[in-house]
Amino acid sequence: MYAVRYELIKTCKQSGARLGRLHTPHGVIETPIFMPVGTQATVKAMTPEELKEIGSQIILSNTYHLYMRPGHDLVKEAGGLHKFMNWDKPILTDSGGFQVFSLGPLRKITEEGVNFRSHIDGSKHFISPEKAMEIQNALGSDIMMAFDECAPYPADREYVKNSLERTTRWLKRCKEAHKNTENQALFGIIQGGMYKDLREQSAKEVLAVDLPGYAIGGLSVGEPKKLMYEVLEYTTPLMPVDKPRYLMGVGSPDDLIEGVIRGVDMFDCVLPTRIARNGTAMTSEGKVVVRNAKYARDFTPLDPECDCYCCKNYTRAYIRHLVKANEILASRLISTHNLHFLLKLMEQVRQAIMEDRLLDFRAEFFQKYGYEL
Ligand SMILES: CCNc1nc2cc3[nH]c(NC)nc3cc2c(=O)[nH]1
Repeated sequence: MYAVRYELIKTCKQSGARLGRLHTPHGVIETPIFMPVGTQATVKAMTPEELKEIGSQIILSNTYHLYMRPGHDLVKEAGGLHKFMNWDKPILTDSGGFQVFSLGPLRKITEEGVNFRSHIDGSKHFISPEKAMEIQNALGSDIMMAFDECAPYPADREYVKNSLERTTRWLKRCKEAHKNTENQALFGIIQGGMYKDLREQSAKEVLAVDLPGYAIGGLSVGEPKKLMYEVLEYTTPLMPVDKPRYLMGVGSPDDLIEGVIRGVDMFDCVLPTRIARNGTAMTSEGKVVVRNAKYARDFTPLDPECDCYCCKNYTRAYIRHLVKANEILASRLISTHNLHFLLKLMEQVRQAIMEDRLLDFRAEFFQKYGYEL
């Protein structure tokens, strides 16, 4: 009945973390999963073949950006986003909500939707729940996100309450406007800021709208990590066990592990590719800022324990040279490594859940990576 169906395989005895499978029109996804972000129909500096090579199962693309350029009608004419970008595995598109809200003073929110000016040429635009559905239906993504408002942090109770109630009204309009329900799954988004009772209210209202999956929004917006973990602690238990839970915008190694322990199944984050473009690598011994002079004559790989294409063939000295010379290959090699690192981490997390030892895995990983528990 839904385009996307979640299968709960196992719950970790140590932590309550879940092992699952997400069946989509473009293939099955093993969860917990990290989704590389391909904002403008490309995961920056990576080809689809390279993404598959490192184990990417699903990627994310941004509705706001593709609506602005090249236009969702052009992508539709190309046969949809999968064809346009030559990616035949699952795609999740966001709804533009978060992007237009981060345009700050350039936007005006009304019950109808959001008026904003283009970040490209300043032209005036308007996105509503209906428009966000039209765009995502044109893109043809397997998973479409509802048009919501991500409340800023900090925000007072009154604002957060009004905002979550509008997000619920917008969700109903999204579901109403959603075409092609047999091939594209709509996920709802729970808001409520950092207020326990408002999270409960938003969860109740959003989960009352029957959908194949749900996201936890309004987090990773500048709040302290501990606060994010606390909100997760009391929000995921409100969510159905037989549907996927997607924590938006989260992706550092510790946040991924802590999120899985608190029952999250899906994550996305620009971090691995963004920090790669400014010369920082995630390695099993913590971050390596390869542009640093101390690596000038370091002829060892970025990460001695990594088996990715970058770590098998290049040294820190060479990659540092590429970064200093502003060579495109620097971004390509470090992005390859960082994405592989996170995808490998999620594979190890899935294995640890299978063996009921995720808390032990967290202790080992944190100790090596240099995190304090
Ligand atoms: C689908 C668009 N809606 C939507 N996207 C989001 C994207 C985020 N990205 C981050 N940190 C990087 N927090 C987020 C929250 C939301 C959120 O509450 N809503």
